[in-house]
Amino acid sequence: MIATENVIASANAETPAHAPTRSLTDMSSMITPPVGVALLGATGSVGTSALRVLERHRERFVPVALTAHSNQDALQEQVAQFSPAYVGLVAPPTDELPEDWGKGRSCLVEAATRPDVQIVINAVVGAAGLEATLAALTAGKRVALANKETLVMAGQIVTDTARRHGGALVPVDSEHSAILQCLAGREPSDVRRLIITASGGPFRTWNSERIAQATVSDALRHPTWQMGSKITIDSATLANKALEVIEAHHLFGIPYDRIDVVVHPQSIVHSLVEFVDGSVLAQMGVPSMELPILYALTWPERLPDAGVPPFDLVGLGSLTFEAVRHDDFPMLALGIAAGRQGGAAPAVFNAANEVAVAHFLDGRLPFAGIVQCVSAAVDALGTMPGDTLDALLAADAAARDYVNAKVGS
Ligand SMILES: NC(=O)C1=CN([C@@H]2O[C@H](COP(=O)(O)OP(=O)(O)OC[C@H]3O[C@@H](n4cnc5c(N)ncnc54)[C@H](OP(=O)(O)O)[C@@H]3O)[C@@H](O)[C@H]2O)C=CC1
Ligand SMILES: CC(=O)[C@@H](O)[C@H](O)COP(=O)(O)O
Ligand SMILES: [Mn+2]
Repeated sequence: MIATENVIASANAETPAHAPTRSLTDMSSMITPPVGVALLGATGSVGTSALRVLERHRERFVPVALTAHSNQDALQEQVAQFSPAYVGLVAPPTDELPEDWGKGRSCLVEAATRPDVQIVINAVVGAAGLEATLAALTAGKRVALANKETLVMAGQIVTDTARRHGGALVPVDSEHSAILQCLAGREPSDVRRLIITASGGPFRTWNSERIAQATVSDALRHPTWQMGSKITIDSATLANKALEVIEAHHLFGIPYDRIDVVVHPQSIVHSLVEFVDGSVLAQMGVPSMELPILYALTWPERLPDAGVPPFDLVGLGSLTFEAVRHDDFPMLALGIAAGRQGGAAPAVFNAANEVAVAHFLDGRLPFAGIVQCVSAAVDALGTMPGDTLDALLAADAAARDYVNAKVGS
């Protein structure tokens, strides 16, 4: 089972996983403008990019719900600009919260399941986004998913939920948006493999001794993308690419042995699909998240948009490709192995990585300590049960405790 099947919601609960599912056109035709959008993680990197897209297409999309974690000032500014019907802050920094704002973890689900919301953009970072993804899909919404951790942690449960309840899962992650665009209209039997591109991160040309000494500011210097700190560190370790291979496996139903990663330092080719006849389609564009965000909102249609700089191949000069240096970036193989192992292993990989990255950012762990912690956690806990949501949440919690204990906090 390959291609776009898991991206599309099935029409009813009886539809088997491998059967043709409701078409994208059917899904989009159910969504007539103006479309109510809930934006979870509105104050982050993807969140603010999404608001720029929504602002440019005000006649078509209305941000009816905005949430953030604790950045009350930034959220307040967004509220003043967009006047959403619902505002939620997970962890208010003070008691001086406007009375009508939602607060606590439940505000993500409240925002995502409102009757006036048709599309939920999940731009929360980390496993904290999972509950709202599941709630939105259960309520039959389209989820424009940036929060890849959702699929790494519980990919089978998330895609089953989309299929069972008629919700739709559309990737925002640039590589997966590229694959979706390359696959469009192709039969699953036409596809040989997916090729996911990686920038290589800030340490692409560093040797292993130098990488081991990398500072936080070194690791936050991403060569091509402006992103939140967690994903920027994931790009430096290549954990991000492991998360993306697992994400692609679940979104497109492609076996791991038919998903490859290639380093492409310019981040212009966002990913490729090789077909059975040897022909390869690539999707290209300037490195701006506004492109995949808009596509996830309009899919399978395209809207005219002039929001990003023009694409100038001659100006770009050359596009280059390299093999991954697996010995110097062991996180990629570790994460893919956890994905292949299945069960709780990917959830353990994800949670251990989240906690290890937070310790690195806080100066409590050296850069090389991130992969050491994650590897030890997967060895210790990867065989925990992972067949239910409760089991996966238990594995996630155990991995967090394990890494915290190891780092000594
Ligand atoms: N940035 C990018 O270009 C890309 C990001 N992604 C993925 O998108 C997601 C978001 O990334 P990015 O925008 O960079 O991250 P940021 O750190 O910039 O933003 C995260 C957002 O989520 C909120 N948030 C943080 N923790 C919680 C929590 N526990 N509960 C609820 N909300 C929370 C933050 O609120 P507050 O501001 O109040 O802390 C903020 O609005 C990640 O999964 C990332 O992997 C995927 C592709 C590209
Ligand atoms: C923009 C986006 O989708 C990120 O996931 C990006 O791909 C990160 O860059 P790396 O290729 O360095 O991980
Ligand atoms: Mn990506």
